[in-house]
Amino acid sequence: MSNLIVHGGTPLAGRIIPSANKNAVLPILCATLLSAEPIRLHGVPEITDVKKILEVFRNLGSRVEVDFKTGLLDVHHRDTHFDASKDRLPEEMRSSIMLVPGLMARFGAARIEDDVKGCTLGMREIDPHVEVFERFGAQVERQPDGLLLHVQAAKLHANDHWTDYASVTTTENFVLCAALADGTSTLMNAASEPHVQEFCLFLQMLGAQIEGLGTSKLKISGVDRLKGGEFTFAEDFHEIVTFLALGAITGGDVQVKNSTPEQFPLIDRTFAKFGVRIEHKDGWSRAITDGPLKVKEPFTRNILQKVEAAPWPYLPVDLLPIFVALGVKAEGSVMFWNKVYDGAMGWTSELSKFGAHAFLSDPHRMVTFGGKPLAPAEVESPYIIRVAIALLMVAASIKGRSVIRNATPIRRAHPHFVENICTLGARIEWVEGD
Ligand SMILES: CC(=O)N[C@H]1[C@@H](OP(=O)(O)OP(=O)(O)OC[C@H]2O[C@@H](n3ccc(=O)[nH]c3=O)[C@H](O)[C@@H]2O)O[C@H](CO)[C@@H](O)[C@@H]1O
Ligand SMILES: C=C(OP(=O)(O)O)C(=O)O
Repeated sequence: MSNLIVHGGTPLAGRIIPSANKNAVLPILCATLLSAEPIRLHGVPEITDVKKILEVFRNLGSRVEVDFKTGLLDVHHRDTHFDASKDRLPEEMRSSIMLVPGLMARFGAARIEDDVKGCTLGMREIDPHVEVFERFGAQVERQPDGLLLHVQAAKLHANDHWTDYASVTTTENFVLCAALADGTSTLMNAASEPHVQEFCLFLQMLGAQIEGLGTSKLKISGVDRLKGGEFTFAEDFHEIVTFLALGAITGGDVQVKNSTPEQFPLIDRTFAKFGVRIEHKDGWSRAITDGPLKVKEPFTRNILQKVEAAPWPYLPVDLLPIFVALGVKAEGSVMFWNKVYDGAMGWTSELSKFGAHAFLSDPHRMVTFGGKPLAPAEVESPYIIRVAIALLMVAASIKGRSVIRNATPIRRAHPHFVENICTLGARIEWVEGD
């Protein structure tokens, strides 16, 4: 377990170039399995989830050459082999479930390990995925440590499907299966997050026929084979928001490179609820504060200011903890509503160790009563990437030494995160703990 020691209270200032979005990089890595041609990726981040997937590829006999200094990855699944009776896929990361379509299309068989849950945000179902695989023709067999999937002659059958809800990885799995299926498939209630769109753009570059990017209806016409090619990852909106929020919570002046400000109107309005103005200019975004943070009062009398997170184009749920951190700092009350996960808000007890007042109303809602005096503390992060970051943000805003125990999940998504914050003037370090 790795802990973070944070010497807080310094206003952070400077410029940051964000990395690629883990939730685009991982499905794209999984998608490479659909092609037997060489693929070159630019901007690959040095994060633990990427390393785990690359290790799987090497174990399966694929050629993998990566240089994390330059972010260049060459991958070639030409001599790849897979034996579902002995090869295991990585656990504790959600995205390993997206290796299934590539394995089924190439080898007629795949596995889903029992623990593909990822961050402990509440119930993370595999049923919508299994339903998709079955619709494409997979036979699913329960085994003691996971599920075994088989398809006849490694051929997936096109179909139309309408999911219960807009699930990111289920949408990606549907597209992966449909890309090489024998006909045209449509998905209704498709997820449309920026990372889902980026993933579809990558597949289009390989020759997949996909219509409806960015909408809730995707139409995919299967092709016989996908080619190779070259792709450069876009900037991660999670990182952009995180660094801007770090600037705001410490009363500093942070600018982050941002090539897609058109994705930000709702994010900007959410910052404004805490008294933070985001300026987008010349390819850079900047968080501007005017004195201590203050919650904007709604015009409607007797209601709380609120931040609602749900599938895109709502505010993404993974950003909610970042705004919760602003909520405990800004004077005033805010209700945070996580409409996706039923167990993502249970860390109010850790916030209270800083002296913050945050109240868990029910499994989906938390209210912060911000602006209370905060003091340094030793807190423990749950296994949730963005909560570890939110706790770090609060600690960075308080003068004195805090400890974030079990901050390791940050390494799943954000390369050189601590080094990057230190370039902005922070005094933070990793230490190995028990
Ligand atoms: C690798 C990856 O890309 N992970 C992301 C992906 O996970 P993932 O694709 O696992 O998330 P889903 O979109 O499937 O949603 C997760 C869970 O939320 C519940 N649910 C979701 C939507 C909904 O309308 N109703 C509902 O009940 C379900 O229990 C579901 O299992 O999307 C999540 C939601 O943006 C993000 O938090 C994760 O970072
Ligand atoms: C929850 C996250 O990831 P995963 O779904 O991979 O656990 C995340 O990226 O915040």
